[in-house]
Amino acid sequence: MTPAIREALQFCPNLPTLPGVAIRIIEMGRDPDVNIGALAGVLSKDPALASRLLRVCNSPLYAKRRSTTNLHQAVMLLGLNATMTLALSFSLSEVYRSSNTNRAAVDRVWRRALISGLASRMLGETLKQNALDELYLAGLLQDLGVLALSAAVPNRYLDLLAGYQTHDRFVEIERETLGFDHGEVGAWLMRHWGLPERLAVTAASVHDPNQADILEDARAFVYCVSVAGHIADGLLDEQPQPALDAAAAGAATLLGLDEQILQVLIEEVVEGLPELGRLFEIEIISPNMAQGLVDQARDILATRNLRLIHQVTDHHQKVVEMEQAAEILQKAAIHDALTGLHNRRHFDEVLENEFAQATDNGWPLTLGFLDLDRFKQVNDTHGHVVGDAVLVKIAAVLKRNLRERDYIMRYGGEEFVVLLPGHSKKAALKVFERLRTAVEATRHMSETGESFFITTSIGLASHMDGEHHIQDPLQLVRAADRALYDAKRHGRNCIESVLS
Ligand SMILES: Nc1nc2c(ncn2[C@@H]2O[C@H](COP(=O)(O)OP(=O)(O)OP(=O)(O)O)[C@@H](O)[C@H]2O)c(=O)[nH]1
Repeated sequence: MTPAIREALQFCPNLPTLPGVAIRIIEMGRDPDVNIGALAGVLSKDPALASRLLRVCNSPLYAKRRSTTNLHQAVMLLGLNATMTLALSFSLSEVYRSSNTNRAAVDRVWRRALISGLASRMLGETLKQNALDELYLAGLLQDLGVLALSAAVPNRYLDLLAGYQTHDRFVEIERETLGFDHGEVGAWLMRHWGLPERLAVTAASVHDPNQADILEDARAFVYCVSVAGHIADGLLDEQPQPALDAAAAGAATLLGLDEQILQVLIEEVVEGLPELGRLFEIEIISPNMAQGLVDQARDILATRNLRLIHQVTDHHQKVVEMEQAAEILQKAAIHDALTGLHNRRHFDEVLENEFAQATDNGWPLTLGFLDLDRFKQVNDTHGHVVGDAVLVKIAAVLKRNLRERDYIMRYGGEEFVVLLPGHSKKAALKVFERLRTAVEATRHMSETGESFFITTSIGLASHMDGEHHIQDPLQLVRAADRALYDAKRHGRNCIESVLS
């Protein structure tokens, strides 16, 4: 919260206030020795509140065989906690009622609060939590900050409130515009009123229950209220799907409850709303719409799994496509597009690896460069397209004349490189001679149908050549390159080798 807003809250003359009797009740709540008689005494000071409490006791929620006619009996029947919670919630309804800001929006927030309170309590019951009355109150209070902000900064806040469509979007807008949301302000007001700290912490963290720094034992409490808020939105929003999705996701990840349990719970919440509405004298949801909302929620939750499966399948499909694209790119990165042979980049890696193995194991290794002779003439005479076709054909011929574990790569232009692991220079010479004659014997065709031939010069170098040992891959490359130069110098279409 910004200092300016804090100041506006502190000095706001219209800040929502609790009736005196509610303040007394809060004080009594802090007293471990509070007794029924004393509480009944305080409640009797507010006749409207007292009569509402009696109505609760005689409502189907609590009614026993005998009707309850006096406050003492009512407090006995409800228990201390429930009495205090109900008394506070009735006081709170007065706070909402007396708010003289945007009525429609405040009504919406109050209806959300009532549904959240009921749903929080029911979630707590499902999860066998013990502080059910407090959970109900926490649900009811979670949007109290809206009232406080409407009173403290009406000019700025009422414009925001006028645009209220869904709760989650509203929280986002608050954060974008004010830099904080009403949860924080609600927590401030609860502390100001002296309400139990757990209620304030819940309001402050309910919008981001995952990220909030909540003590371990308060987590389930906050999570129930957060999921309850989404349930309330699922029943109030015109487009309920996002809220119900959020409710289902929260129920599953935060509370470990599946869609079926959530659906039953929503039905129970909707069943309990008319009674709750009577107690608070407000129509929370129109009875005509109630069944439709339950059916809608059932459809959304039932198809949620299907939607999730589709999403996962789509996601999986995308991952597969990305992997395929990455594979294609990786292949392209080490292959020559024209001939399909590996390229120089791959050669560098292979040479490094084979050289290390040959050195470590004392194996022979021979490398040869093959450079087509007077290839420029081919291009000049027959054009580039025919030149390309020659390169493709020669690549295939070279490959065909080598073993599976020999390497052949296009080094660049009209130059190929062959690496023969396990071949001494003597053995390699035979292989290169075979390659040379195969190239020489290959017939090529011009675009006009004339056939022509091409030859290759070859320079080779061996890793161990008699007494001479080459120290690193680069030296081997340089030695083969020098040999190739010699072959060109000695008239082409021949093989030369050099000692290192
Ligand atoms: N068609 C085609 N030509 C290429 C390709 N890459 C390189 N060349 C050509 O290959 C020719 C190489 O010419 P030079 O380096 O002068 O060598 P050369 O004509 O083969 O003569 P020597 O090597 O001395 O026998 C150039 O004309 C390049 O344009 C290619 O991918 N396709």
